[in-house]
Amino acid sequence: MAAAAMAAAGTATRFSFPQIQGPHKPGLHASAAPPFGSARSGSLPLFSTRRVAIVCSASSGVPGKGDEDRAVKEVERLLEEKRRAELADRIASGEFTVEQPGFVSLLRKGLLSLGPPGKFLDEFFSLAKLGAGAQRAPEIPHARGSVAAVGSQAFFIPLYELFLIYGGIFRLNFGPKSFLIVSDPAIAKHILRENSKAYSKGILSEILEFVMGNGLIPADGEIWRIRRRTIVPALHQKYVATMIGLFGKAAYKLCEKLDASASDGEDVEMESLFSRLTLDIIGKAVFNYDFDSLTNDTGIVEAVYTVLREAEMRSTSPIPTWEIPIWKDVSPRQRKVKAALKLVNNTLDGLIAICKGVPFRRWKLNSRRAPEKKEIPCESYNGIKELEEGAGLADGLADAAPVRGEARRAVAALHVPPLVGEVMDDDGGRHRIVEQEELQFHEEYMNEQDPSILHFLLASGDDVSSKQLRDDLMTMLIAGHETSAALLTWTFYLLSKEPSVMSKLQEEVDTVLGDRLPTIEDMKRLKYTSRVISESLRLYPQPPVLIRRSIEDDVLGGYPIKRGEDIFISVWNLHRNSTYWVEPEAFNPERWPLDGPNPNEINQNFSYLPFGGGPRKCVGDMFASFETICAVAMLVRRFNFQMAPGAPPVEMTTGATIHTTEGLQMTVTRRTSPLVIPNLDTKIVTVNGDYKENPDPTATSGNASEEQGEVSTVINS
Ligand code: HEM
Repeated sequence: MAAAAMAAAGTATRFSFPQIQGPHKPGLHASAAPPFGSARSGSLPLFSTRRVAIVCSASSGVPGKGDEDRAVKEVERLLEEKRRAELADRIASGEFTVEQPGFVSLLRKGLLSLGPPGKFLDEFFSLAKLGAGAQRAPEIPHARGSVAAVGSQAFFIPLYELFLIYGGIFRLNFGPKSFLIVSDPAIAKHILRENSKAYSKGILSEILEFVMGNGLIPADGEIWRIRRRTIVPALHQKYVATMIGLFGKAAYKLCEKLDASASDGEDVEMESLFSRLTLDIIGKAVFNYDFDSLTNDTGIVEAVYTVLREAEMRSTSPIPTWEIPIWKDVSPRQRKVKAALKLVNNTLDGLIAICKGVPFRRWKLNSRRAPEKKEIPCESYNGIKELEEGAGLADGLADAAPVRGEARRAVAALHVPPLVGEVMDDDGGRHRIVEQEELQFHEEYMNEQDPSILHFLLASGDDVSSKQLRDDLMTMLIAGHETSAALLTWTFYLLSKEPSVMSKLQEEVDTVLGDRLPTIEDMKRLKYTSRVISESLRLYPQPPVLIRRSIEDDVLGGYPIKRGEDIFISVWNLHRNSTYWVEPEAFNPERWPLDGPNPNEINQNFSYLPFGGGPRKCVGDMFASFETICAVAMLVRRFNFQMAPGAPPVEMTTGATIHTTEGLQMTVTRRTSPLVIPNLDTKIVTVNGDYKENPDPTATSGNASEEQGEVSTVINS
């Protein structure tokens, strides 16, 4: 989700990391296994013998320049290798290691200056430390960044380097601040799920307050609990099914745009197009507003981007200029931001007001009677009904839908989770499974003309203030926009580098989808497409780092920690850890068999966290998965994509998510000529009580009738 990365990037880059020279390419891989043992003992591993081998994962993709490209790549590879070896040596020299000035430290320094090989001394002193520390609690391995270059490099790259040296948990000091960097699945699981109550969003809330207020991402405690319970049901199965039509139509609009470029022979910058595509989708999906940014650059679109970029800037700026008195009021940039924020907020307020103007029938629940029904499970339709009867409201309710929303919350307030629309697995984890009763329940709040989340929240009797509602909408706008755009950007980058994956993908889409719009059933059939997306999220997790702060003392990886620790869980490191992944640097969707489950944090035991995990897992995971499957399928069916000749190298930088530094310039060529207009006239029908869009049977391809099943388990199986 965008915001977490934003704050992660921000906080990380406010301080600085070990200076790293040279280019930072995506697809880097350190072949050495992380030295957990030595790191945990608090000593340094044998750095001087360590050499981290780097390979670039892909060819340039520009046809006809093979030899030249290979030579350039080889030079880049050697430079990269040299750079990392230098970094490893600097870390080995103790440059980034915090040591208490004391006799042992002075003795070590003195001996080092006499010249004995560093590695023997390191071993000797680590043994000495172990002995001396036998009575003390173990100390987390400690590294610190030199206050040197942050530059434009993606901050998680140095974190990866340090992880290879220090292991699954280490401390990093930046000036007066100290952070724990976590790259171990078991520790991540503990923080996110097993003991999630002991952690808050910490600095994330501070950074995002100006734009998200008390929205779901930065919120903590009771506000978060209540808002999550209200919002999760809004992303129910029928809603996501309805959205499939929207995804297909929006993607088709992008196809039309690309078709024009293909005709003109113009290269296209795909990153900004994906950003516009996902903005248009999330605007409609969350508050039924058509930004139409793929065709227009209206004031509101510009304002949204101004606000988003400001959030990113704040998260990466070393000095919080926006807090400096007077300057914050006179700076042209800050004035522009204020004006943009005002416009966006006013627009959201207007949409809320319009939506509130819809005459929902509202019934008040006699909440004084609610305690008698304490034992009623909040997620049960029957439970709600019973409550209504108990509260004496069932009689004469021609349409009890609005009251159910209130009843649900009243009961929920008395009852412990699981959250509505989610169930706990044996292991205590949540899976979003919407049961049939739930489906009926949600259906009553659905509006064919306006299936947006805003409408659902109001229809279901959400009685929060307009400000809280606006915070939630703004949060979802940001969370659901940049993340999906970044995912599409890196997916197409990876596809352009692996023609064999692209061919297989196109084959699947041709067979399953042909020229019609995707339907909810296709989400289950487009298995390889779904694996491509999962693999892209593994290599380029959005966000690359999750942020937490301990609000209680705890023990992480055997090390006691105090409350108040700021923690970065590096998803980037987890996803590229060679202990858990074969050839972690390779873009290989085949690593997950098509007849197996879709990968998620549960079945990968927290070594894979594309949507986070535990109670704060992404609420839009299914939405985002289907959205990107639809977009990828629609695009690769109609076009071939290659890196544009002469395009700048694709390098990473961090904002809210992982961005490219100079865009993704691609040459797009038509596969079908002319562009086929898909059947836009899809209708929703009920099949076995399940909601599906009805494809034109004449346009349905060969194997479309196979595999009926529970859609909500497609992604979260
Ligand atoms: C590819 C797209 C997406 C990715 C990779 C993604 C990823 C994530 C991740 C990793 C988290 C957990 C953050 C943490 O634990 O600190 C998260 C949270 C969240 N996401 Fe997403 N997300 C995506 C799309 C969406 C969409 C489309 C929406 C809304 C429609 C959304 C709404 C949220 C919200 C509200 C949270 C906060 C949940 C909470 O704290 O209770 N996300 N997302």
